[in-house]
Amino acid sequence: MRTLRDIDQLRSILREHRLRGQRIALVPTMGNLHAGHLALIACARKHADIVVASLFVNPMQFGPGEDLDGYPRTFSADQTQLSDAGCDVLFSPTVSALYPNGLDAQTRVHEPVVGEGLCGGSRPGHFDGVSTVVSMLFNLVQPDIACFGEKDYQQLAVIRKMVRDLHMPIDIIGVTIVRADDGLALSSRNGYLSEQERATAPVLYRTLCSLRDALKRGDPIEAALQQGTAVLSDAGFTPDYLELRDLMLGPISADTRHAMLLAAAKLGPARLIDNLRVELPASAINTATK
Ligand SMILES: Nc1ncnc2c1ncn2[C@@H]1O[C@H](COP(=O)(O)OP(=O)(O)OP(=O)(O)O)[C@@H](O)[C@H]1O
Ligand SMILES: CC(C)(CO)[C@@H](O)C(=O)[O-]
Ligand code: BAL
Repeated sequence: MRTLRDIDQLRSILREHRLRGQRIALVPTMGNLHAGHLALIACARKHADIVVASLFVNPMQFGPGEDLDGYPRTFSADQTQLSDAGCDVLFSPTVSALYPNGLDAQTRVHEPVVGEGLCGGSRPGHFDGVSTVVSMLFNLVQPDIACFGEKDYQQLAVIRKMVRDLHMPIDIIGVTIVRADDGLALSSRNGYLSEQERATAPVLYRTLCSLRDALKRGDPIEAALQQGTAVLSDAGFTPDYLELRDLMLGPISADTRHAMLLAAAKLGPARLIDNLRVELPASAINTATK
């Protein structure tokens, strides 16, 4: 595996692969890799000849007071894991290489619909930061495909929309959430949890599962969501949102059959997110707007 920090070097190496007709896949990450990231690499390997992973803790997507400085940085271990997983190129630029004029002078990409509400509501500017850096990475790597995790479901939806809106010729592939044995979605931020908080954390997924079952049975939606929020609070979380949306993250309507439950909640120092697909029964017609 080649590890590159330099943009020109990245471009020249990838140009050669492209000239040979090889398909290129990109897996963008912020490092501190776990089995969730490795599932993205495996997916990329399946779909392309050359797998490029980027590792960049993007300051533009962190709000004031968020964990930019404390975000776990484990470069050597990440490098080993990527190499073992069959990644061909690791691109890890510096902040000044990607933002030579600083963040304030940087042109930004703003997707105005899908990124509203949910994490976009609680983290203002977050998805502009994500869309901007992902656009840059797409321009630098010019991949045929790019893989993103469904754990960050809204991020995946924003990127799909951005690629469509800007006519970027890239297939975006969503990868199923990788979970620990107790159901907790793997996430770098799980490392912030104390032993006791880690024992509580799977309540988030279990709550989504109970809600899914209740909604499938036709329980009234608003009451079920309120009950789920109460369960999270009682377990020690500070819920940020717990919502039911359609698969494109629009509001559900009487016709919605396939929906997503999406949640974010703070537990101690960590803000955890998770989501689960729900199939709504026809009887939800009467309860969708209650
Ligand atoms: N458990 C998981 N299953 C599948 N994909 C995942 C999982 N965790 C992260 N990813 C995906 O890996 C990519 C890089 O994410 P990132 O480096 O931010 O990791 P993370 O563990 O999500 O970190 P954070 O704690 O910051 O959310 C994203 O596309 C993300 O959706
Ligand atoms: C896509 C991404 C690498 C952009 O910085 C980041 O938001 C992430 O790790 O999910
Ligand atoms: N995995 C999403 C990156 C972030 O929370 O900033």
